[in-house]
Amino acid sequence: MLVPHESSADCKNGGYNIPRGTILLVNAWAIHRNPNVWDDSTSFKPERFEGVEVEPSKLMPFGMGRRSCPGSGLAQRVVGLTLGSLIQSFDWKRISEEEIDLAEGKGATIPKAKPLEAMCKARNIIDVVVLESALNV
Ligand code: HEM
Repeated sequence: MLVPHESSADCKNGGYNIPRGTILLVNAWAIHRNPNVWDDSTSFKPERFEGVEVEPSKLMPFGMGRRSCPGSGLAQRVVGLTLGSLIQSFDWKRISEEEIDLAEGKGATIPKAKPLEAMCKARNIIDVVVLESALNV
């Protein structure tokens, strides 16, 4: 569910009359798993978004409309930068050959039910980065 909102005036949405003062919740969880919109809708397939422009009403991780997330631009840059830095700076290994369990846990942010465990070892590049910042080069 996205953040609850309250209608500031009587309005109509999707054929429903919504009186002023109604608490409205958008079920983004269901919209993002709608089998009429997405092929294999419950599978984790990030490649489905490669090179395609998706209609905002079908994909709304940051909400939509005038109360959508004002930090979305910053967030998208930071997520890419953080992931890139982790891949660039560490060698990663899985701790077992068992298939990763992607089952969802409870909570508004839908954490994994079983936390992902991995091993990481700093790459040599880290020494260079730390040394350069220590010497302020
Ligand atoms: C991956 C990171 C983030 C996600 C997934 C996310 C998602 C969301 C969502 C779903 C909403 C509610 C939209 C709605 O009510 O329809 C929201 C609102 C908001 N977000 Fe984010 N957000 C993220 C990062 C950020 C960052 C980095 C900032 C600030 C620097 C930020 C500031 C806000 C604010 C102030 C609101 C309230 C906007 C309003 O009610 O008018 N968010 N965000």
